[in-house]
Amino acid sequence: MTALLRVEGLSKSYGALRVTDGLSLSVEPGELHAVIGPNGAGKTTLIHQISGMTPPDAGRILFAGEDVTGRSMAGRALAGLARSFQITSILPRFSALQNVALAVQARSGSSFRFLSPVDGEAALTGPARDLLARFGLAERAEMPAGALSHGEKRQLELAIALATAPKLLLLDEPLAGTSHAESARIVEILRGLTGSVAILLVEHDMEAVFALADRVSVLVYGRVIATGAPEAIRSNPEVRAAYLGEEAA
Ligand SMILES: Nc1ncnc2c1ncn2[C@@H]1O[C@H](COP(=O)(O)OP(=O)(O)OP(=O)(O)O)[C@@H](O)[C@H]1O
Repeated sequence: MTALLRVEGLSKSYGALRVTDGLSLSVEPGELHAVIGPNGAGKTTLIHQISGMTPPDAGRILFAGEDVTGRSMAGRALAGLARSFQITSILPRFSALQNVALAVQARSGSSFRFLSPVDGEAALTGPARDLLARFGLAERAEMPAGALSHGEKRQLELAIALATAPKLLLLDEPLAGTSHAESARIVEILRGLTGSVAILLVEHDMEAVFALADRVSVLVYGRVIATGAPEAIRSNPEVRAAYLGEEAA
C-alpha cells in the first residue's frame, strides 16, 4: 500500500539541541499511528513540522504522493492535512454549532455563494449538526463554545478538524487535562474514526494508545527507535529500557 504520509530524515535543531534527528516514519491511509516517547523527545515538534508550522532544517514530507515540505500550512490543509489546535482554534463566543459550521464552510470554499441565504445556512448547519451529534455534543449545539467543559472543548475541536474532511488528522495529546469519563468518550470517538481517516496521534496515555493504535512509533531524542504493532512495541526490550519501563508490565 502507498503511504499517505511519508516523513523522511526530518531534522530540526534549536541551537545545539537536535530536536528531531533524521526522523522517518509513515502513515498508511486509514491507519491510526501513535507516536510515544519521553518528555522533550520531539513529538510536538514533529507535528509542527508535518503541519507546516515549523520548517525543518533537513528532510522531506510527502503527503498523498506530493512533496509538501515547502508548502504553507494553508496549502497543506487544503490538500487534506488537518491539525487540531488544542482548543485555540475554538471561537469562544460563537456557539458550538457555528464553530463547526464555519469549518464546514472552509471546506466548501465559495460554493455556498450560489445558494439562497436560507439554503446556504442549512447546507452548513446540517452537516455541522451531524458532526456534533457524532461527537456527543448535540445538546450543546447552541451553547457558546467558551462555556463548554474542558473535555467537551476537546470533542468540539475534533469535530472542527473533521468538518474539513481531512485525509489525515494530526492530534497532539487530545486526552490531556480531560477527566476519566471525558477521555473514555474521546477514545470511543477516535475508535469510531479509525479506517475512515488516517490519524497521527501523539499521546501520553498509554492505555489509550495501546487500545487504539494500529502501529506505534517510539521517539527518543528526536529519533524513532522502534515502529510496530502495539504488542510488539510493548514487549520490545529497547523500548522498555528507553521509555515504557515497568509501565507496560
Ligand atoms: N521553539 C523552540 N525553541 C527552542 N527549543 C524548543 C522549541 N520548541 C521545542 N524546543 C525544545 O525541543 C525539545 C523537544 O520539544 P517537544 O515539545 O517537541 O517535545 P515533546 O516530545 O512533545 O515533549 P512533551 O511530551 O513534554 O510534550 C524540548 O527540549 C523543547 O524545550
